[in-house]
Amino acid sequence: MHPTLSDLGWSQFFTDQLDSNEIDTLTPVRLSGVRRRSVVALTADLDRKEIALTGDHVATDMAVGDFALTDGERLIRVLDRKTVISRKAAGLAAQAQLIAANIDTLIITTSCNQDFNDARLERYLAIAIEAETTPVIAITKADKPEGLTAEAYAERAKALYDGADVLLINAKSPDDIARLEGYCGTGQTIALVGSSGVGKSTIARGLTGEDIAVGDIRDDDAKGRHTTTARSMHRMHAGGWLIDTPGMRELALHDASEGIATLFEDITDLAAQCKFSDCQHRTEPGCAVQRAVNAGTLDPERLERWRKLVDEDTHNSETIADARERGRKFSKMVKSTMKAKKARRGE
Ligand SMILES: Nc1nc2c(ncn2[C@@H]2O[C@H](COP(=O)(O)OP(=O)(O)OP(=O)(O)O)[C@@H](O)[C@H]2O)c(=O)[nH]1
Ligand SMILES: [Zn+2]
Repeated sequence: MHPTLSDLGWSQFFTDQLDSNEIDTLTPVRLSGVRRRSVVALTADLDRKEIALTGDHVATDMAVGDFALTDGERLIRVLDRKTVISRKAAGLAAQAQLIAANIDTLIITTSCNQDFNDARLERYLAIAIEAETTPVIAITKADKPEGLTAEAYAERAKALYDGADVLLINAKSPDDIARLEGYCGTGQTIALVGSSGVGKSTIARGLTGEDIAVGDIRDDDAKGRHTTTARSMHRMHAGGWLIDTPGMRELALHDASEGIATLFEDITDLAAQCKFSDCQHRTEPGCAVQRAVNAGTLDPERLERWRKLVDEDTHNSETIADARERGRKFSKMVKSTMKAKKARRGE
């Protein structure tokens, strides 16, 4: 069958953004790589084509997975995203860095061993919810659980968030990989996150038939930002796409306050009932959160994990806001210095 746009993950959501002129004259593509001055675009024929960035287009505004329109030579515009995952960029000029766009399902991967960690899973869940992707928790090494039974790990994962499917798998078993394929069909885009060694590459190999070695595609530019080369989108046997970029593996939490509020809806609701609106939920009178802890209906460890996540998010988000403010002040200072110079020269 001849490939069509839906093979790329295109849907009505994107068609709705085009006017009739654009439909007649431009071609939709999907970005499979973002370099400093060009992008690699996947066409509906599943060819990869490099397109130079011109005019106002800058690589930092684009992400792997984006849909864009081209006139064959140039990139005309990037379409609105269904979902986007971003992170705080490394370095002094903290800015949100786009990691990947239009991911439908984020497969949060952990194992039936000491890698399993409630706080880490909650961090990824908050990121997924914030990005508006659907989280799925895949717990690998179900064939050789350590410490607890595989089912006990699954129960712990289910208790974290009822909006996430939980799957126990042996990543090396084709039958178990097949159970993930429901998320991987034509029109679907997924990504895998999780610590080193949990089986992401093994799952990716099972879903695509390819060996995906992210280490090889790292391509840092002089400022320490990474750009990704062409091969960041991989076609899966089931028809969908797997996005894998270096940034995906180093996700940090930022600006995920809504994701955190949704994930910890019980605490968010309780906090709204506290006597003081700025209640820190420690020793204040009339604290509904502490009341729930004392009544045994809120796990104090869960409350502690929530605090840490909120702190991490606040810290990272502030760093970005501070950097923006510094940038603004600096350009204001430059402008007023220039003005003063001109005035002195009598211009
Ligand atoms: N028995 C068993 N072994 C597994 C399973 N999943 C992964 N492994 C093994 O665990 C090791 C690490 O798996 P990888 O797929 O390389 O892990 P990764 O998450 O890609 O690790 P990084 O590339 O470091 O991010 C490999 O030897 C796999 O064969 C599983 O479900 N069962
Ligand atoms: Zn309180």
